[in-house]
Amino acid sequence: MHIRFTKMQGAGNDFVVLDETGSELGLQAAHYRYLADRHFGVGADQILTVRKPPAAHAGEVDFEYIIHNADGSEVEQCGNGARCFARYVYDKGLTDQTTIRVLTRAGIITPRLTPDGRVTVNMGKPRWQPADIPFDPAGLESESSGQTHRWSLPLPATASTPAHSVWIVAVSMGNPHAVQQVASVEHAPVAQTGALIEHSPHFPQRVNAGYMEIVARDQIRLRVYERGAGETLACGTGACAAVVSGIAQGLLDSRVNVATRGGRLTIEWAGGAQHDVFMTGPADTVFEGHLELPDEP
Ligand SMILES: N[C@H](CCC[C@H](N)C(=O)O)C(=O)O
Repeated sequence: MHIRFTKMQGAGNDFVVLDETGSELGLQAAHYRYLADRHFGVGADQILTVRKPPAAHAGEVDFEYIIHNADGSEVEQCGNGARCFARYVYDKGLTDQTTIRVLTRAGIITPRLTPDGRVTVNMGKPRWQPADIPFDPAGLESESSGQTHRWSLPLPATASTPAHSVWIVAVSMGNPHAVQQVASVEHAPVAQTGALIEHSPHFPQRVNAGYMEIVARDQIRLRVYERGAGETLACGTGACAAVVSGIAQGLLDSRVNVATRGGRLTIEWAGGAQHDVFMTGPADTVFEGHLELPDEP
């Protein structure tokens, strides 16, 4: 099958964007893995698919936004991808609006192209209830921390690390996140523990593992080992999850600059159950391409 695609990146988190507003390609997980493969395919952390709204949401939203990780798994939300999605539909003339309503598996988000060339996205509200994450805290030691809890998450022994526990905050931005505070992101054991956290049995749908260094009340450094993709240069929902967990613990102010390995994001949240989280950052097109997609990759 011959397909066209657009390669994009937001703070170094990179994407293959597919336009299915005309007709659906009918791709399977193996096709998404092929497209994401950095040796045999195009290479990306996630594959983003643009669709017209389903009939049930006609008039309510402008587009539907489907997200697949590099491992082929479909997921609920992708923040950096949401900025690139908004950039894509505007630049391709699929809309003349600079603020759009986008349906995702996690609900409706609202990206807005800003005059400085960045994109601000209303990412909705954080979800803290374990069932909404989903997270199973059964048997875990916990301690209250400000307005939230930290949980002592056990990690198994590996060849390079003994069995130990890490204190995490569990929160959903539509997708699940386990955020821990570290003294230094540069020296954080992302390679050693990221996959152990991702596959913890306490997260039945796996989880994104965030490592947050608090520099000041309005500044953090962040690394994320992403579910289904491994460590990425930036994670938009991970930045939201880290900042709201810091705010809920009383450690951060309501507007935080997040330094990731791939670029800078700004996250704003006024706190409490009634306020949405806003993420601002870059969204850039790298190249356009086309390829013959194997039927059985
Ligand atoms: N790996 C994530 C999806 C992509 C999130 C990330 N790229 C972002 O910018 O939010 C998950 O499985 O929940």
